[in-house]
Order: sequence, then structure tokens, then C-alpha cells
Amino acid sequence: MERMYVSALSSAPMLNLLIKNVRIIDPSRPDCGEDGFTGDLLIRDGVLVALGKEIKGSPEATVLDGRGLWCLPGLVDMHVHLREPGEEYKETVETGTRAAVAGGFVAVACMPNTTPPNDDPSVTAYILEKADKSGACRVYPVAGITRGLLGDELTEMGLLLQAGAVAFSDDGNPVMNSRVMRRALEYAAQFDATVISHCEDKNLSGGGVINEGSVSVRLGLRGIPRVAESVMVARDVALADYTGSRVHIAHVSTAESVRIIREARGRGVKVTAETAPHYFTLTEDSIVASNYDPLFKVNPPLRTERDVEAIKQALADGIIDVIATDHAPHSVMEKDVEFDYAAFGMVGLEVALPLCLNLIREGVMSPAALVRAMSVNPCNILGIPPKVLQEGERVSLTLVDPEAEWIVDVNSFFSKGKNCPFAGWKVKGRSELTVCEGRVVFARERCIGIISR
Ligand SMILES: NC(=O)N[C@@H](CC(=O)O)C(=O)O
Ligand SMILES: [Zn+2]
Ligand SMILES: [Zn+2]
Repeated sequence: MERMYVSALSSAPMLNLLIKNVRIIDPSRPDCGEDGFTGDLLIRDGVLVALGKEIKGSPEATVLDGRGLWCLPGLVDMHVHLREPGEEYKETVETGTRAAVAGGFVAVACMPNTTPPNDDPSVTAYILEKADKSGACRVYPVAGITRGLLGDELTEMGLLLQAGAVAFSDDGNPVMNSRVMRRALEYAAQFDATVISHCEDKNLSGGGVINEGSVSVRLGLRGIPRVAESVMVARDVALADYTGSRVHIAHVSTAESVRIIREARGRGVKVTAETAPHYFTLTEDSIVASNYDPLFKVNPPLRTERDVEAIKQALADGIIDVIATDHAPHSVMEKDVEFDYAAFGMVGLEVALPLCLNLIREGVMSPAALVRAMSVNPCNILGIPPKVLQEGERVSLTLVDPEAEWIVDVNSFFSKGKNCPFAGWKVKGRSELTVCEGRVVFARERCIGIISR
């Protein structure tokens, strides 16, 4: 098996490297265009000292031939489940962040549906402490909107932000009560914090396990109607409009949700949105083809070809701002059971990049647009430092080989979660080197040689 290097951020070596003739794709640079440009990067002690053409390093500088590679600002995944505290058998901060850096991410925002949930500053602090000690990348905790994520009483948002939370969500659960959601949007706005909404009307989705439609009928499985999502998207858009606050819609899966968001954006409502790779790669028919494999069970459920097309169009137009994985690790115990009883969720960190690169290959997005969706926009929405290739700064970057072909093997995942519906797929593209704030946190075989202390 291939040798790989992965390290905790705190003990990772500083990068010293001259990368020659690499395709640089950073839309924050005026010279980038939609396809990037070819150039060199000189990094000394983790700091990007020069970026341009024909850069000369010192004679002792390690040189990497970047031909055929892409240099992206470090990718940011604003929606993952790290399961710590409480469900460490599914994932930990350590294993989840290792999966992240292997996937090319330098930062993740982790959702609060842990045990106990992150609805209290002590839990936020606990997660950050774990991240400091053993995290391979930056971790930004998302705290609960309501206590216990139960949808009734707002959390102490100010204190949670002080403890290091960056946004609020009850993800896993919707905020069913519209009055509570209104107050949450108003309260969070006072701190200029983003509320991330898991849009699901529980009364409509109740008991469903897959998209409601011909497939659910054929299989005799209880359906989750698409309107269970869009009715809540419409509500949240209306509340954001009424209160003047911002709202971010998590894991958009339907054409109707896209239409509502598009219309709202046209009117200047402050709504942003994300989707996940499985929603533009798979449909409910994938479930049939898999012979009802619970690995394909996810919330919201996989939809139809029409929805996939609408989501791709929205990504092309920038109406969906972000691609996040919704990395949701579960153990075999929760997944290797009958479809009805299996847990919702699939892992995504280690397979997202090649699936997203497919969007470029299909002409849906330009390389620059993909970087906006996977780095620039999530940073803006969360209000965290942008990952830009800026001279004079500690560099966060992902060096991608877009042509590398590999077969998804869950046993080689750093994630504890092996619940991946793409297992066995032949995919193209991966991160060869991931650098977080100047430090080498991940290197594949061909890049291991550049690590120096
Ligand atoms: N997406 C999922 O299917 N599952 C998520 C919850 C969530 O993101 O709503 C999980 O925590 O397992
Ligand atoms: Zn959710
Ligand atoms: Zn989630």
C-alpha cells in the first residue's frame, strides 16, 4: 500500500519548498481568471515568500516539479460531524481531522449533535482542546441554536462565541418552532454570527427513510417528501427576510429548495446555501442499483435526476455558494442493518475532492468557481480567516493531482467511518500535499521527501 504521512497540526513540520510550474488557482488573486495561471511558489518556514514566474530559491531549497499539479488555497469543509464528545467509536477529532487533511481540507466546522451536544461553552472548549492536542487541521465548532438541540430554548450564544464557536445550528434536527427560529436569527445577528439551518419539517418527513416517489413506492419504504425540505427553506427565507438577518441553508437536496433560494437572493434576502457531493453525484436510483444498501441512506435523502440537474445549475450560477461534505461517520453497528433501521449519513471527507473535480470535467464549474465553493465562500460565511495564497503569510494550501486515478478503499480511510457509498468507485484527483498554516499535515508518497524539520 502507498505510504502516507499525516501529522497533528501542533507538531507538524514547517514547509520549506520551491514549487515550480504549478497551476495556481486562487480567485482572490487578480491574475487568477477562471482557470488559474502557471507559476512558482517559494515557501520558507511555512511562509509564502514569493509567488510568480521563474522564481529562484536558495541553492539548498527543495524543489518540487509542479507540472500537472494544481495549487489551491487550503480547502474548508463547513459541515462535518466529528462525533466527539460521546461517540468516539464513530469518529474523534483526531481521526476526523486526519481524514480531512487527507482529503485536502485545512479546516472543518463541526456540528453540535454530539453527546452531550455542543450547547454549552464547556463542550466547545473541550472540542477545541482536543483539536489543539491532536487535530491535524483547524477545527471550528458550530454550537447549538437551542439547548439540547431540542428546539425550545436558545443557547447562550454570546458565551459560546467567546468559547470559540463560530456559528449556530441544531443540525441533525430542524428548529421546528418558527418563533424560536425567528428569535435565533435575531439574536445571532447581534453577534454577526451565522445560523445554519437543517431544513426538515418533521411532521412531513416523520418516519421516512428515502425520497418519496416511485422508488419508495416500489421498494415499499416510507418516503420523505421533497416538500419536507422546501417548506422549511421557504420559512427560513421568509424569516431572514422579515428579520433582516442572515441564514445559511445546510445540505440542499431538491430543485424546489434551489428555486426558493434563487428567488430570495434575487430580492436581496441574506440567504446562503450549501450542498454535498452525494446530492450532485447520486440519485434514489443508486439505492435500487445497490440493492437497498443502507450506505446510501442519508438525510436529506438522495433525490432524482431533475434535482441533480437543478443543484448543478445552482452551483454553476453561484446560487448554491458552498460544497460541504456533511461527513457523517457511523459504525458498522448502525449501518449494517436493515434499511429501515440504519442510521442516516455517509462519510465524505476522503472522497469529496474527486467528486467535486467531476464538476469541472463536466463543465459545470470553473476551477476558480470550485475554489470559491470549497474555500472562499465557507470562510466568508463563517467569518473565519480566508485561506489565500498571500505573500508574507503562513500558507495554507492543497496541492492536487487532478489526473491521479485511484479506487476508493474504505479500509485505507483515516476516518473511523467506513460508511461510504462510493467504496470501490474508480475516481480521479486527490490531494498530494496538504499544508495548514505553514505546516505539512499531510503528504502522499511522492511528497514525503519534501518534509524537513
Ligand atoms: N446527514 C445525515 O444523514 N446525518 C447527520 C445529521 C445531519 O446532517 O442532519 C448525522 O449526524 O449523522
Ligand atoms: Zn442536517
Ligand atoms: Zn450534518
